[in-house]
Amino acid sequence: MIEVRDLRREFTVTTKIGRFKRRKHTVRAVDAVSFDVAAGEAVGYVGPNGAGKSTTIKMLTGILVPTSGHVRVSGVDPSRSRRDLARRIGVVFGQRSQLWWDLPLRDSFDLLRAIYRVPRADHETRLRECVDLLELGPFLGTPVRQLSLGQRMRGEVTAALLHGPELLVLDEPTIGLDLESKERLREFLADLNTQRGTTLLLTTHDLDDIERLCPRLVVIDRGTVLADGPLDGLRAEVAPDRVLVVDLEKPATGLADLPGVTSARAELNGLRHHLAFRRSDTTAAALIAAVAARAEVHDLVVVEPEIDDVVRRLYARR
Ligand SMILES: Nc1ncnc2c1ncn2[C@@H]1O[C@H](COP(=O)(O)OP(=O)(O)OP(=O)(O)O)[C@@H](O)[C@H]1O
Repeated sequence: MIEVRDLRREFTVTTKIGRFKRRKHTVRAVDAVSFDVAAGEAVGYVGPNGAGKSTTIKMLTGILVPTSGHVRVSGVDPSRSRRDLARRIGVVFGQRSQLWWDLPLRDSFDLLRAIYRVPRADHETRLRECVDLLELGPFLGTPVRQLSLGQRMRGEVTAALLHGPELLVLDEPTIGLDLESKERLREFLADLNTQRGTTLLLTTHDLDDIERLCPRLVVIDRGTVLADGPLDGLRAEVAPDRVLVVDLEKPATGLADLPGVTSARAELNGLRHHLAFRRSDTTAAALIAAVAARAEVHDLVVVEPEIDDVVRRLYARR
């Protein structure tokens, strides 16, 4: 669905030096990036500020022409076949709107139907579905400028899907949304991917979006790909420690010596123990059994490394 090989994009920027002098230099925003996205995948494209995410997305959607390299999206070269591409993919930019600001939401959808020449019956079916699932009914008659951010984002996603794209590219789709709106949108996008098979590529700084939506992560920093793989694989690679948190009936000591424990911390006067262990050294079951042989266990939970921690460690690898 997406094929990116050795993709580069440079910008020439002018900086002021002294009162009158200016110097030109080249910023390499995207530098030899390669990755593929297969049909039906949901991939998170993440990186710190200025990493090159938006520049990549702009090249994938035909807004920017690459300096060099190869890009094919949905079978076409984006910058050469922008119109053709627009019929095949949907794009949502969290910070920009594709809706008509002064028109009621419904009129924007009608205009998009005309622009993409979508058969009326298909349009009606898709619109009805989005309106139901995203609960847009009460706002269809409201001018876009009067919608809340959450309502507008649901409108943006609907607008991007009305022509039935096989790929949806989202740049920061949940930015600025409250928790409930984020969750509603994530649920909708997850169903779109798993039930309908729509391919998703999304950039986000909210790693809960990734946790919820994207089994695979491409991590970029300073224009180059730092890591690409399943979230679970990256977690095991860079943050291999899991933590068993046990609450005991009576205080105990010495649990740090149990086989497989890499570090330990006790609190509540020895009633609660945090025991870090490595998947490759022991299993949660074996460690729990070892704890239970030493003390009476009241409650327990196994904590996986947070996705934020995984990504922070990936950035730190540089
Ligand atoms: N039009 C432009 N002219 C000059 N430099 C640019 C331009 N667009 C992007 N850049 C530079 O390219 C680099 C990558 O920017 P980009 O917007 O792709 O990053 P990003 O990963 O999307 O960041 P953020 O998370 O902050 O949105 C940055 O150093 C940025 O300043």
